[in-house]
Amino acid sequence: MDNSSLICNFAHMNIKELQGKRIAVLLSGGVDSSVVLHQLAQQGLHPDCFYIKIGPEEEEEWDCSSEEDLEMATAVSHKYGCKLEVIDCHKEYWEQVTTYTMDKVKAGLTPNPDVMCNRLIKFGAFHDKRGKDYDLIATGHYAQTEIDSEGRKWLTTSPDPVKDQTDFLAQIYDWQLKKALFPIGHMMKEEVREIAEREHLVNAKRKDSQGICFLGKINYNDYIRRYLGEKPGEVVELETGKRIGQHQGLWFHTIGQRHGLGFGGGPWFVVKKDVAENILYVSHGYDPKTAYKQDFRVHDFHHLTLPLDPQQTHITFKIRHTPEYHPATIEHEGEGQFTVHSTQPIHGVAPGQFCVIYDEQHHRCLGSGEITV
Ligand SMILES: Nc1ncnc2c1ncn2[C@@H]1O[C@H](COP(=O)(O)OP(=O)(O)OP(=O)(O)O)[C@@H](O)[C@H]1O
Repeated sequence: MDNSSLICNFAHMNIKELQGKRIAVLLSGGVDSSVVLHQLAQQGLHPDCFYIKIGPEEEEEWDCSSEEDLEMATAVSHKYGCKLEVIDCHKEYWEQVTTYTMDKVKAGLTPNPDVMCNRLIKFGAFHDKRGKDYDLIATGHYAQTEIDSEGRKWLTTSPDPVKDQTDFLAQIYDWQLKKALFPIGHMMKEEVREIAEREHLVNAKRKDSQGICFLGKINYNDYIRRYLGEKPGEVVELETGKRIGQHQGLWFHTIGQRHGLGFGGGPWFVVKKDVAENILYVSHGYDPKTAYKQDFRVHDFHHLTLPLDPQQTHITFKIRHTPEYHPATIEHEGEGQFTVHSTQPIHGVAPGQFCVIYDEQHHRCLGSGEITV
């Protein structure tokens, strides 16, 4: 493949069009965004790079993993002769992403901070501070875009089902999608690593980041405990009403959870939360029926490019960051509301989770809405 077809692949623009654009690269210090910069530099482009800084806590020192990330990002930007600027989005993160997370958790729902981080921080707060001065914002997300015959831009899935991140991008606004560029979105993770090794990028062998976006090292339960503390209540077996133990707060448990319940006579699955009574309902057995759902409701649907077509009843969907796209039909119920009828029973459907909707071939990502059950 020659270089110009490569660029067409990821940008749906020819190289000349891309050269005329002001491009900002979000450089995290990880291997994916470093290869993004390499890909652009290969085309003779010199984009400006930005490292987004978010500390773990309001008053604490910045942690050393972030320092290492910044060192890596600095080294990679120097290698390609590009400027790197550090953008502080600390306040916006804690005010917006944390507020969203804690509000949902308090209401007994299952939030997804990684999803909101793309809308509110990477394509949000960063955009307000610096991104607005650029035509395109390039990231190392495993996702692609395509332009239809009417000139509309769609978010499309990565060929790497394990790495696909369209689910994390399914709450971004249309104007954010228009500015997004995913230069490695057409690649498999192995190809990205091979390029990093071949080019001797300093982070070629670094492990992938894990955990909550930007707060990878912070334990999710500690994060919640810090804001909401503990609120002990009873754990009850759903089928029998028998009390089997105590929980320290409904917010430490997610529907579908099997591990870490710590009660004897297991396995136990979390199947329901009663927020008003502060009761955690569990079911007993290796794979209880109560841990599965086939029909559930979604509201507040956020579309990416066009509103859902009421004629479109056959779709595929994801409710968590896994490689499977589940086939289903949807029953439209009004503005942004519908019921999903999954072909197969789905484990751990929880209110508050995003249900990400794709076309039948799981090629285009159509948007996402919140599960209400
Ligand atoms: N601290 C940061 N500063 C700037 N951009 C970031 C930062 N963290 C993430 N990004 C951007 O968001 C993209 C997706 O981030 P995420 O953490 O989900 O992915 P990743 O696959 O681990 O990426 P990478 O290998 O580039 O760290 C990154 O590739 C990068 O473009």
